[in-house]
Amino acid sequence: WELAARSLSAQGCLPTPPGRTVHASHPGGRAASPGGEGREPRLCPSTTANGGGTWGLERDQPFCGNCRGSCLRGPELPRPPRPRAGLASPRLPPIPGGGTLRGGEHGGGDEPGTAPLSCGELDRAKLSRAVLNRTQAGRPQPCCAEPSRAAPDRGGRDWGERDRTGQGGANGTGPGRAGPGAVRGAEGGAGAVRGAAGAARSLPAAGAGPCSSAMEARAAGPGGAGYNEALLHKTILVGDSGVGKTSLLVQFDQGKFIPGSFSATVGIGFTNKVVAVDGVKVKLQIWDTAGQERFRSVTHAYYRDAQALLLLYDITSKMSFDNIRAWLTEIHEYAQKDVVIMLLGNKADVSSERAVRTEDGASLAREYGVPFMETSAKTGMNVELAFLAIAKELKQRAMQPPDEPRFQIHDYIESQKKKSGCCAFA
Ligand SMILES: Nc1nc2c(ncn2[C@@H]2O[C@H](COP(=O)(O)OP(=O)(O)OP(=O)(O)O)[C@@H](O)[C@H]2O)c(=O)[nH]1
Repeated sequence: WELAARSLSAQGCLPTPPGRTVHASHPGGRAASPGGEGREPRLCPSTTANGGGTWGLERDQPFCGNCRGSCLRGPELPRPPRPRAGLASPRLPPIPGGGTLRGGEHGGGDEPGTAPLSCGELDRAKLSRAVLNRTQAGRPQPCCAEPSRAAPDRGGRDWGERDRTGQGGANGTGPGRAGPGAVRGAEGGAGAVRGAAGAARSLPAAGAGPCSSAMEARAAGPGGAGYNEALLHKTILVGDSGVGKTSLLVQFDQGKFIPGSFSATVGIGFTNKVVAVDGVKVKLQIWDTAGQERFRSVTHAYYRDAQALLLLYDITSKMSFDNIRAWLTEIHEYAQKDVVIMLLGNKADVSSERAVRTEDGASLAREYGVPFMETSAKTGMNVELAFLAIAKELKQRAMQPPDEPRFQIHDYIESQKKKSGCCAFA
C-alpha cells in the first residue's frame, strides 16, 4: 500500500494539502473502490471543489474512483484513426494550380513533388473533391484491384463524369461567348458543377480495365518505378464541348474509339500514361476537361500547373474553330507563360463534313506560333504523335543541358508526319 501511495503521489494524484487524508466519507466523495475499501482514499486531481473522488487499490492496481484511473495512468491519448482496409493514405489528390480540393475549396499550396496517388487513394480522395462531390454524380468507378499498396509511381485514374444531357458535336460553348471575366463571375466554380447533379454517369472508357495506365506504370521497371519522378508532366486537353477531347485521350490511352452517342464530360478527370522518349520513361498526367462553358471556372484552376496544353477544335465545326482565339486568350491568361501549346484539328476522318480547311488551321497555328496537326480519335491518326511530341518537348526541357541545341517541336512534328505518311489530312 505504501509503495502504491508513493507511486500515486509521485504521479500527482494528491492535490490535497500534503499530509491531508481524504476518507471515503469525504463530502462529495464516493466510496473507495472495492479493492481499496478500508484503505486510505485520497482525492484525485480531477476532483472539483464540490465534487470528490477517491483512489485506492483494486486487485493490487492503483485505482481512482473519480476518474477511473486516468489520473494514475496519465492523460488518455486520442486514439490514432484506424486505417480502413484498402486506403493507403488519407491524402487528397493534388490539383494543378497549387491546391487540394477539400470539401469544395481550393486549399493552400500544392506540395511540390507530391507523389501521385494510388488508385485506392484516388478512389477515396475523389469523394472529397469538389468537382465530383458537388455534382453528386454517382458512385466513383472502381479502380485498382489492390488499392492499399500505394507506390509513388502508380498511375491512377480519376475520371470525371459524363453528362447524359450532353449535346452532340461542337456546340458553340467556346469561350467566345463570354469573356473570361464574365465566365468567372457568372459560373461560380463548383457551384456551376452542382448544376449537373443527377444527370451524369460514369465515363464508359473503363472498358479496357480501369487501371491499365497504372499497371503500365508499375510494369515500367523494377519495383514499378521505371520513370524519373522529375519527368512527370501535366498536360491538359481543352477545347469546345464535343470536339473529341475525351475520345482523343481514350484513343491514346487504350488505343480504341468508343462510338455512340455523345455525353459531355462533367468537371475534369485525368489519366496517367508512361511513354518512352529516347529510352527515357516520361509520365504524362493528362487532364481531360469539360468543354462546356459552365465548367470553365473549374478548369481554369487546372491551367496554372499544366506544362502542356492540347487545344482541340473539330474540323466539322466552324464554330469550334472560331472559338480557338478565345481559348488562346484564356490560356494566356491562366496558364504558365512557357506552357507548351499544340493546336489539333480533330475528326479529320470525317472529310465529307469538313468545315475548316487544313490550311486555315495551319495558318492560325502559325499566327500564334504553336505546332499544329490534324488528328482523328476515331482512326488514331496522329494521336500518338501529338502526345509523344509533347512528351519529347517536356523531357527535353527537363533534361537537356543548356549548351545543347534546343529541341524543335515544329520540326519534329513535320518530320514525323512525313515519316508516317500521314499527310493526307494534315
Ligand atoms: N468521327 C469522329 N468522331 C469523333 C472523333 N472524336 C470524337 N468523336 C465523336 O464526337 C463526340 C464528342 O466526343 P468527346 O470526346 O466526348 O468530346 P469532348 O471534347 O470530350 O466533349 P466534352 O466532354 O463535352 O468536352 C462523340 O460522339 C465522339 O464519338 C473523331 O476523331 N472522329
